[in-house]
Amino acid sequence: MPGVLGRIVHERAADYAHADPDPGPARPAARRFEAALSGPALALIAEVKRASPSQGAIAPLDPVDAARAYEAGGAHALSVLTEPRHFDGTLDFLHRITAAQSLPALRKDFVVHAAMLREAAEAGAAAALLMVSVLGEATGAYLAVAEHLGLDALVEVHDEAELDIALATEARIIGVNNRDLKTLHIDLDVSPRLIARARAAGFTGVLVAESGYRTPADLRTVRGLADAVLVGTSLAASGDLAQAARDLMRP
Ligand SMILES: O=P(O)(O)OC[C@@H](O)[C@@H](O)c1c[nH]c2ccccc12
Repeated sequence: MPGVLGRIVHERAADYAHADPDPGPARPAARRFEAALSGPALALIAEVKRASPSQGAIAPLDPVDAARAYEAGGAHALSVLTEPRHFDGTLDFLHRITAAQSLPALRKDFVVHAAMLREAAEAGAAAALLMVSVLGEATGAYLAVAEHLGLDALVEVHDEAELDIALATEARIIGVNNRDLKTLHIDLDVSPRLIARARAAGFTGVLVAESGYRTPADLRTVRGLADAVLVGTSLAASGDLAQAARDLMRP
């Protein structure tokens, strides 16, 4: 696997190489993350993101303060980066955020091991990210583990081939990443194109447009098409997270 993505996946696989693959006890599906995105309006998933491979340091956010600010700004759900080397995240942020406020939270990481899903459930997450670019045909098996743990899964794709893999699984929430994680290049035309393709293929679940959104004008191409947008950098770097969330989502 080439580029930045390949490197991170390699590191995460090494981190969890000796972890216990037992997912632990079954939990009932609460579907809180899915429900939060299923309203009539375009929903906001606001991301607690302190750094990234493309930006370097973004802002030294206190995770709980950031989560509360996003909630005050009208976010419907949270995404919490837990990858330590490139995104300055930690699983502890997820624990602290879910203990401190009530929005459903997604574990945003490069899931390569069932233990990462068990950890997400134990940290109070409502959902976890599953990337088809990382898991390929194993995506369905990871979805089954998430389902066992009562977690919603955001199944992420970036091109037609990945979308077709996602559509062949039991995925109920599909996210389209505008960012190519191999090159870090952003193209805001990717989400409308693949979301339209998913709908044309008969997908009736939740569709999320991800990455690169900075202004209300940027959202025009996905309004009326996507159920939700996932936004990190532009909010996290704004200095006033609540106001930035309100300003971005103003119709
Ligand atoms: O910061 P942005 O451009 O608003 O993007 C947020 C989110 O979509 C991005 O962080 C992301 C999408 N998919 C990922 C997979 C792994 C790490 C990060 C991501």
